[in-house]
Amino acid sequence: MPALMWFRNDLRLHDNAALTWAAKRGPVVALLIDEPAPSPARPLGAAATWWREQSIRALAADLGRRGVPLLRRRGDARTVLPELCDSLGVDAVSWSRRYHEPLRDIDAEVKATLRDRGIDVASHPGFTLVEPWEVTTKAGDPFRVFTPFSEAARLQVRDDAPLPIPDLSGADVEPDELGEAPSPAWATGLAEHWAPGEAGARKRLEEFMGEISSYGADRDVPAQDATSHLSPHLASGDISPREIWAAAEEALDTPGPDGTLPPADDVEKFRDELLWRDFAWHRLFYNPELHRVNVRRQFDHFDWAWRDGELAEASAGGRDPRLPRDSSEQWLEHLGAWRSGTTGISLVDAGMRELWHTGYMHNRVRMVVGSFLTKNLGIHWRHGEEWFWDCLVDADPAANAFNWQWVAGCGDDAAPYFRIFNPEAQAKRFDPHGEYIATWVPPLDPAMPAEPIVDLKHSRRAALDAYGEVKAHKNETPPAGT
Ligand SMILES: Cc1cc2nc3c(=O)[nH]c(=O)nc-3n(C[C@H](O)[C@H](O)[C@H](O)COP(=O)(O)OP(=O)(O)OC[C@H]3O[C@@H](n4cnc5c(N)ncnc54)[C@H](O)[C@@H]3O)c2cc1C
Repeated sequence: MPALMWFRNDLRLHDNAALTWAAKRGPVVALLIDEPAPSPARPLGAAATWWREQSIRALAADLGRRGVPLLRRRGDARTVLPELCDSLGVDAVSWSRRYHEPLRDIDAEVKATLRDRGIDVASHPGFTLVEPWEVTTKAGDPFRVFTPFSEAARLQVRDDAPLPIPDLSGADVEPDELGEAPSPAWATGLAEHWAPGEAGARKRLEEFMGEISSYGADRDVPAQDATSHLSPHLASGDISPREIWAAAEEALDTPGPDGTLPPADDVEKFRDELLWRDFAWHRLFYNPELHRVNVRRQFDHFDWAWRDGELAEASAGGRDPRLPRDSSEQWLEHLGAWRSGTTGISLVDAGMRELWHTGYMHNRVRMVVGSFLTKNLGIHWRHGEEWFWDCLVDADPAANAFNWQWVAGCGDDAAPYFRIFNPEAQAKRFDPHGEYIATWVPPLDPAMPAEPIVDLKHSRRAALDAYGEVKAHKNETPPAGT
């Protein structure tokens, strides 16, 4: 009897425990479901959808070469799966676990329904290094601070070798025609910069491991290509984090192009970043509303400029069009200038243009544009989070929300609110020769305003004054599970 492998955020054949399990059960049918997103989960943003569609085609081709048919269905998994299992006569179903609360509930319901019908169902880890509930404080509570989390998590990352591609045989079922991946006009820059899919991820990993020795020194310099650029591959599951972790271990014993071994500190720094991803998922697991609720509730009293549904109004709910807005409300004009990279502050504009063009922004610059939006412009972090959600190829429900709250000062283990990045000082320090800025902002760009839209000094002062009022609410109750 055929076994059904339900692919979700694990669009790969290597190190996929769910697929390996299904392959042992019999001829495999692969399945994708385009599900409605139950709140508080959201539909993927535009750039991440572009990525996913490409990855799906790469997966379909890899499966097709091994004779495994891929089916694609639309609807609620709670109805789609039992019906499909009936019609195909499936007796085993497998998937990799997901950790956002509404999706977990759906998976639990599907599992119960299928088991009631006598079907063997198995779910597997694979999206994080350690599962969110596996790491706890000595008292058995979740962590709220990164360093102790990472120390505990490191000890729990499994060190057995990542799984190879299993021996696959396909069930005798006609695959669905997927057609060309939709590629909207704005995706040209994305296509120039990225190779979504498992093969692209593995190539990127190999290249990066050859250069890992410059990670520690150069990872904060946006003009250097010193970071892995693996984030969008991780978000769609083109590669498993454990595979990356294991490759880093191997790199410790592999001489680089100059014949020397990479310094252990660089490798461990890189692994720390992978653990930040796990930490964000740990926090989202216990706080499913992370993208809309301030973790530190005292910030509910902060007078950030905010309008519910603004992105939907401004851009028909999606990435197009990204235009500055004429508005009677100044903050909306500022928000438009921020999105379109026309604030007159070079590093901010360069970052926002990199994002628009490539679907990616260097981490250092993400922090700078986030601080500028939430502090200098006084605009709610949720407007920034929404824009990133739509524009980033690596948009991730945990990492995006977690980091926006971190930048805004209201999150777990966050940068203190009063740490306001000065974009000019940051540019001097991390882009001293202006190479990054010059890549994205031409010197006499007619789109640039004659003057920056805000004065950095005055807006900083105003932000600090506003914060003074929030401090009075320090002892408010945090949300459940935190
Ligand atoms: C405001 C803001 C929003 C962000 N939104 C996202 C997002 O939606 N998706 C996303 O993957 N990352 C997000 N990040 C984190 C970080 O910027 C990216 O993970 C990183 O830039 C990806 O580039 P890289 O793969 O070359 O990273 P590397 O430096 O090579 O790091 C390796 C991996 O570690 C993980 N990682 C690194 N930094 C972080 C971090 N701060 N938090 C969580 N994981 C991290 C990523 O998976 C990354 O691929 C955000 C950061 C900020 C400040």
